[in-house]
This record gives sequence, structure tokens and C-alpha cells, in this order.
Amino acid sequence: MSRIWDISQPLHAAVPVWPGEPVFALHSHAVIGDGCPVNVGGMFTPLHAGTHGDAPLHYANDGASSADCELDAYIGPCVLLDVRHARGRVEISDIDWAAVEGAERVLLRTYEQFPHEQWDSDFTAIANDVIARLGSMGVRLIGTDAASLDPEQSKTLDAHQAVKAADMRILEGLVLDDVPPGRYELVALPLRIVGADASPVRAILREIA
Ligand SMILES: N[C@@H](CC(=O)c1ccccc1NC=O)C(=O)O
Ligand SMILES: [Zn+2]
Ligand SMILES: [Zn+2]
Repeated sequence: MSRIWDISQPLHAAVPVWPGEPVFALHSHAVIGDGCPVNVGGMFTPLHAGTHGDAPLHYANDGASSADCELDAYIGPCVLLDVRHARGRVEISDIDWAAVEGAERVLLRTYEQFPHEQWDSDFTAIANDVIARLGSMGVRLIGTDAASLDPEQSKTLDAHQAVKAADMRILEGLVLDDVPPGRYELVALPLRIVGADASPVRAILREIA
């Protein structure tokens, strides 16, 4: 059996959320007891909380929603790169481009330790020319452990727009602390939520035998 790495954040009431967003909540609608044979819950989640995939609808009104996204970008071989040396933004010079050669999916590790306890406004963004170069090399999905590809204060979302131009897909909020850099099989499927601009994913990496 090949090893599976769970690279998803736990979803719970204290999961960090984008500033101003409501928090994640799990509700109990029924509990096992006299006359009730089951526990039944429900949840509320901001769509950009935790480990999630942005749908093209997030950055374009005519983009596909999570329900309409083709799934092939979210399953298949990927390469995990360590870019912990990047400062502020991941720039062209921070990437081992030889390691990207032939990869259709690229995941970037920016954190020494993922900030599970609180929202980090100073996460490491990705320069739009990095996205454009990845796109020109045939990369179809970019993933990061940061909360977003663009800085928190960005109003132009240059990296997201470069993703749009290259028709790539995005994973954000991955937990990559424990995974050595290298090649893996990625599975991280967005839920089929009609009209959603993003969706939680259960992201895993499988060791390639
Ligand atoms: N672009 C970010 C999300 C984002 O920008 C955002 C998420 C929730 C509430 C407000 C947001 N941006 C506001 O300008 C992302 O892709 O996760
Ligand atoms: Zn997002
Ligand atoms: Zn995003």
C-alpha cells in the first residue's frame, strides 16, 4: 500500500477565516436518545475557509462554478516544491524550474509551520509572472499552503487573473508541513455546489510507488 498524506486543514469552529468572514460552524440537529436513533448535524462554512479550490467564478462573472468545474485538473500527478526561502511573494527566482518540467500540477510550500491557530495576514503570495510561466509550461493546477495566491490587500488579484488567462485551477490553504518535496499523485475534488465560487476539498497526496 502506498502512503497517503492528508494535506487538508481540519474544519472546526476555530479554523482561521478571511478577515470579516463568518466562522465555520457545525450544528447538531438531532442527538441519539429516547425516540431518536441517530445523531444528525449540519454545517455552515465560508467557501474560502480551510483547504479549498477556487472556482473560476471567484474571479470572473462568466467563470464556472464549483458544480461546473471539470475535475481532471484536481486528480493526477503533481510536484511539491519547497519555496520557504521566498520573501513576501514567490518570484521567478524562487522556483526550481527544472523540477517543474513535465508537471501538470504544482504545489508550493511557503510555511515553516502552517498557522492553524490564527489568520495570518502576511502569507506569501505568488507573482503573476510565476503563474504565467507555469501556465506556458503546461501546468493546469497551482496549489499553495497560503490563504490566497494574491496578497490579502490586493484589489487587482494579478495572480488569479494570470490563472484565468492560462485556464488553470487553484487550491489554497493546503497543509504541507510534513510532506517532503517531490512527486506525488494529488486528489482534491471540489464539491458539486451549484453557483459556488469556491468549495472545500479533502486534499491528499499519494506516494508514487
Ligand atoms: N481571493 C481570496 C479570497 C478573497 O479575496 C476573499 C475571501 C473572502 C472574503 C473576501 C475576500 N476578498 C475581498 O476582497 C481567495 O482566493 O481565497
Ligand atoms: Zn480561495
Ligand atoms: Zn484564490
